[in-house]
Parts: sequence; C-alpha cells; structure tokens
Amino acid sequence: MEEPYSKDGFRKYPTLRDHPLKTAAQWLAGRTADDGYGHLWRVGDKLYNLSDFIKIHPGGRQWLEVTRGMDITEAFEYSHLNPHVRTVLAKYYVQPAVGSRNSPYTFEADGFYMTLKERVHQHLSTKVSREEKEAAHKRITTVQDRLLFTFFTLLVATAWTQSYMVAMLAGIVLMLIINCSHNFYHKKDNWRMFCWDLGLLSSYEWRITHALSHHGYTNTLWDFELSDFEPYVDFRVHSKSLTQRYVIPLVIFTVSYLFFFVEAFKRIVTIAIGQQRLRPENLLPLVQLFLIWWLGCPFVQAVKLWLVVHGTSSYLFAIVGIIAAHHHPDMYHAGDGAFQYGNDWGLGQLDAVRDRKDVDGILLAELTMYGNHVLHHLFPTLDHGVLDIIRPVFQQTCLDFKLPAELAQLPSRYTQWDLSLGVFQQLARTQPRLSVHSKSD
Ligand code: HEM
Repeated sequence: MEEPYSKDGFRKYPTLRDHPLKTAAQWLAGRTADDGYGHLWRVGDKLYNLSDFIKIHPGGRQWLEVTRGMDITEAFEYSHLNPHVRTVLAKYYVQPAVGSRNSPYTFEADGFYMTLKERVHQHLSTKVSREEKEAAHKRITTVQDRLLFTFFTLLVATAWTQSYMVAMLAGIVLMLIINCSHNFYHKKDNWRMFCWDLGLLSSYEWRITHALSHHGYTNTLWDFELSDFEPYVDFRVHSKSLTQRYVIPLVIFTVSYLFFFVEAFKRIVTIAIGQQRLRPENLLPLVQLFLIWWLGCPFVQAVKLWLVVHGTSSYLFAIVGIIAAHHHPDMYHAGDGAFQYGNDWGLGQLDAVRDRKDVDGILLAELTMYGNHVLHHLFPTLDHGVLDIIRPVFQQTCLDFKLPAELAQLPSRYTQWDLSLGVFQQLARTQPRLSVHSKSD
C-alpha cells in the first residue's frame, strides 16, 4: 500500500490545484491526471468501462462524461440510495484496480455511512408513502415557482420604472431562486436546475466544482470551493501571512458583488480557449438584459440596471455561501491532518458541515440559505423536503455509532452568527485542532 502524501490522506498534492486559472475543467484535468484510469472509471477497488452506459445513465450524461479516467467512488456512493445500482454497475466490470484509492475516505460495509444509507433507503421505501414524497417535492417546486414569478415581475418593473431600488429587489429575489435551484442540479437532468444559470453562474460547471468536488471532498485539498480563491482567501490550516489572516477577510465582504462577473469572465475565457463549449443556458442572463431593453428602457440604462440586478445578487450569493455551513475552527479543514470522528466518508462530512439553528425549520430559509446542510451533504440527490423525514434514522444511527450527541441534535448549537464569525476565525487559524481522535491514532 502506498504511503499517503500527507496526514490529510491524499497520495500526492493535487495536480493543477494551484493553477492561476481556477475552473471546472482544470479541476477535472487535475483529477484525471492524478487518478489516470484512461478510458475507465474506478469505483472502490474495481475498474469499469461505462462508455456504453453514459447515454442511458438515469441521472444524465454529464456525470459520467466528465469523470472518465477518474475514481468516482464518493460520487457513486452519495448519489444513489437504491442498492440495485450496484447490480447495474457490475455489468460494466473490467478488472481490479491497482493500488489503493487516492482519497482520505473509506466506505466500509458496516461503517457509519453505508449503514446509514441502507437504513435511509429502507425507511424511504417501506415507511414513507409515495404521496408523502410527492408532497415534499411539491413544497419545493411551489417555492421555486413563486420566486421565479416574483423575479420576472420585478424585472418588468425594473424596465418600466428604471429604478435602481427595484433592480436591487430583483437581484435579491434572483439570489433566492439561484440558491433554491441548487436542490435541483444535484439530481437527474431537469429544467429547474437551469434557474442556477439565471445568475452569471453555470449549472454545468457547478455540478463539477460543487456537486462532485465540494460534496465529494468537503474542506479537503480536492474541494474546489476551498482552492478557488487561494492564495488570497485561504481556509487551509497552515502558515499564512498577516494579510491573508486579517486583511483579506474584511475585503471579501466588500468585493463580493464582483463574484458573478468574475465567474462570467472565466466562462468566456474557457470557451475562447476551448475548455468548454457555449451552452444555451449561458445566455439566460443576456435574455434578461434584452427583456429590460425590449420593454422600453434605453440601452445604456438597461445595462446599468442589469448590472445592479446581478451585482446585488452576486453580493448576497457570495456572502450567504461563505457563511453557510463549512467554516469554523471546530470543523475539519485541509491541513488539520485527521478527521475527528474517523475516515468513513459520512463521518468526514459530519466533521466538515454544521447546521444552523436559526435557519433550519423554516422551508424558505432552508431552501435559499443552504439549511438542513448536514443531511443534504450526506444525501445530496434527495429533495430538501425529504430530509426532515429521514432525520430520526440519522439520529438513531449516530447514537448506534456512539457519536457525540450534539452532531445529531436539532436545533444545532450553532447559529448563523457563530458561523459568520467562524469564517474570520478559520481564515486566521494556522494551527491544527487540538482534540482530534481519528481511526488511525
Ligand atoms: C460520477 C458518478 C455518478 C453520479 C454523480 C451519478 C448521479 C446520479 C444521479 C444524480 C441520479 C439521479 C438521482 C435522482 O435524481 O434521484 C442517478 C441515478 C442513477 N444512476 Fe447514477 N451517478 C453516477 C454513476 C453511476 C454509475 C457508475 C452507475 C451504474 C453503472 C449509475 C447508475 C444509476 C442508476 C441505475 C440510477 C437510477 C437510480 C434509481 O433507480 O434509483 N450511476 N445517478
């Protein structure tokens, strides 16, 4: 068995992690270079040829198209609850994989995550009726429909009144829709996921940088949402300059309105250099500009109003995202060396995600501010409305695995204020946590 590169459990420092152009395509290129399974995919200790399965994958083509040559164990495990998926996978088996996985995580059959997953599957298939699941789904789609209606109404009002105040309101509602649509791009292809693209964001890119990278490897070196803003915004635990620790944290809360525009700029560059193709949904923000102008607003004024809509949305999106659930010195961050509760993937998630007591329990807040985040991370393809239904199963499993009571408790002991302050504390942190006990100790 190869020696891990660091106490954080990777065999080597991730290729292209520090490349100046941080994009979804670079992340994939780095992963493919490090894993190097050519035209095959790795799941656990076996290699599969899924080429013929790509076009019939019920979750959509993208997931497998972009991961050829990679170890997809994490994504495979957290995306499917139904054990039937394993029978499908077996049909594509080619050969055993050589060497251990390049990942800090394990998926032991009797470990926390696989036990929880099996119990959740049993619970949902035997104790929860189809009507209950449909009602949970409907609650979410209703919220998204209302937000969409409000946004387009405000966009029309922006054009007619030419008021910056109305444009800001439209920007606020746009941020709410975008965050709500996050529920949908984790699932099989569906039109609702493209609401993410209404801002200057790309659901295609975020399925890679968020669904595959951030969810698979939360707060580790492979988490794109950690590396994206380095070396300026650096959440890792290692030696940092005073500017990184105390000045940059203040700056991010003032320049976040630029985030969408930087994302759009990077998309234009990556399309121009052939890293990705232009997708129809990339044009959705321009349709909004056209609408404002077409409704009678002079073009230059329409551009200004459109910039206000997207600048406002960007500002709130970035702030809500950064203070949501992942940054506090209590949580694992790359450089901590070991996970507090063990290397099981689910336990790694419990070490890198926290719920907030003032967000959870209110559906609109949960959907638009990344609430119920622990269960969402464990089962990202489940509708947000279903997460509360499986909470008792989660709590019982935490008890059975003798995990600290606070991990399963609701309300969580953390508030939004704790996690907002946590961002500053984590950016300033240079020393690994003290009370760490992992399986390897
Ligand atoms: C990168 C790895 C993968 C990802 C991210 C992924 C993602 C997904 C998603 C999002 C869904 C739809 C879930 C929903 O909306 O409820 C799905 C369904 C499904 N996937 Fe995958 N998938 C991956 C790999 C695979 C592989 C390797 C197989 C088997 C060869 C597979 C077989 C299936 C099947 C059979 C379903 C239907 C699930 C059901 O019947 O409950 N997937 N997948």
